[in-house]
Amino acid sequence: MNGRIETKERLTRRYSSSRGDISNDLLEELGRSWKSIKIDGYGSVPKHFQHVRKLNPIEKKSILVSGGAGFVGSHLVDRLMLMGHNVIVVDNFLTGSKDNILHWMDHPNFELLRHDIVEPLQIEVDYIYHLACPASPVHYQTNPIKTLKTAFIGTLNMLGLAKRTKSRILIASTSEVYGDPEVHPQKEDYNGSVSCTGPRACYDEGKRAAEALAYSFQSQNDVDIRVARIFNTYGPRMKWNDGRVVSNFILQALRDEPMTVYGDGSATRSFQFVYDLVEGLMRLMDSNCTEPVNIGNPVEYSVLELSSMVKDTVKEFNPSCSSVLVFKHAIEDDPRRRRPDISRAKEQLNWSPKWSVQRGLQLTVKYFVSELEENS
Ligand SMILES: O=C(O)[C@H]1O[C@H](OP(=O)(O)OP(=O)(O)OC[C@H]2O[C@@H](n3ccc(=O)[nH]c3=O)[C@H](O)[C@@H]2O)[C@H](O)[C@@H](O)[C@@H]1O
Repeated sequence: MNGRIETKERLTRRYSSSRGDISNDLLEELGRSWKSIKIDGYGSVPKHFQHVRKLNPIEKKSILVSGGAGFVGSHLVDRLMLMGHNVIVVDNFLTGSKDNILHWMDHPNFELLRHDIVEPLQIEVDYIYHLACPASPVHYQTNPIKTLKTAFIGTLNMLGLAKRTKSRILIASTSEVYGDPEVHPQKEDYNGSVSCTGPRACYDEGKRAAEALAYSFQSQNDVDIRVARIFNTYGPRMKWNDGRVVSNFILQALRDEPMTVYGDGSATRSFQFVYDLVEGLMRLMDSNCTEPVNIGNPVEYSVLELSSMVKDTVKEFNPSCSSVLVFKHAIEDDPRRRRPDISRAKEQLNWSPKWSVQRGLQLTVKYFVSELEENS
């Protein structure tokens, strides 16, 4: 075979082998370095970028991250940038924020498009991470029709782009496709127990439709898809008004306000640190696994247990923290328990979470402490 002709398989191998190991220290340093930048409005940009790898033109890929200015997307962008790829962020800033990607602005490998994926997009790319969609129940229920449009039409547009450009696309699905599960823990072959009329339907059914679209593009048009079912994720860059339990508890404890528990606090979740998720997403993209894969931390805690872990961690920063619990009405359709079976991710991606909740909480609390200091 002519040595200069690259098959898709070889190109994929080259992409995989270029991932390498990027240490957590480096990622933390990245977080700190942009924090130390004094931003004059949005007019000024970092003078010095974090060092990125130099890849040759065959190794260097154009990678689109929809929702790349969001909480999860921006951490993924950091990893892809450090690896030396060209990264194109597409975001409508509904829940994403420029702050999350400010440290890459004007870097020659980085491009930001303010664009709503509900509208078609014509660009050339090699890989697509499709993450764009509000994920916090507070956000996705604020405008449920928009959430459904993003989940369905947005995914349709991204799959159409993947079809035209013959790029591999990873769809960010969710543990919410299992609804309020009757099977525990949840394996990928469980079809779920989802309400199509309740307040969470816009997100749950939207994501189920997104998965159905992906598999239809695979069977009808041979599109190269990957599907990640993401379980509860937390970490630095969660928004103050995110509304999810980890950020709510941390902010409430740091401000010595009561921590709001919906219901009796016995609902369970499995909390994964965002660095683990990003590693899982990248491994899935690199893999040959086209079935849906759960990406989550299988260690399960009740909301009450989480509240005391958060309080203990906040006390490391503020020993006088005396935040108490306040019990509020249970949320309609709130899943009572959730825990991923991650056998498939272990077998197919050789992936399992590395961050304990205690360690992840320390880093997240540290982030919110610095946010509070900067904004006080
Ligand atoms: O964090 C995530 O990644 C997931 O968050 C949400 O799912 P949910 O599990 O409902 O997330 P939270 O809003 O953080 O709620 C978790 C539990 O804590 C409770 N909660 C939440 C907030 C609060 O202040 N107090 C409180 O007790 C909720 O009632 C629920 O039982 C989204 O729907 C998922 O798509 C997303 O993947």
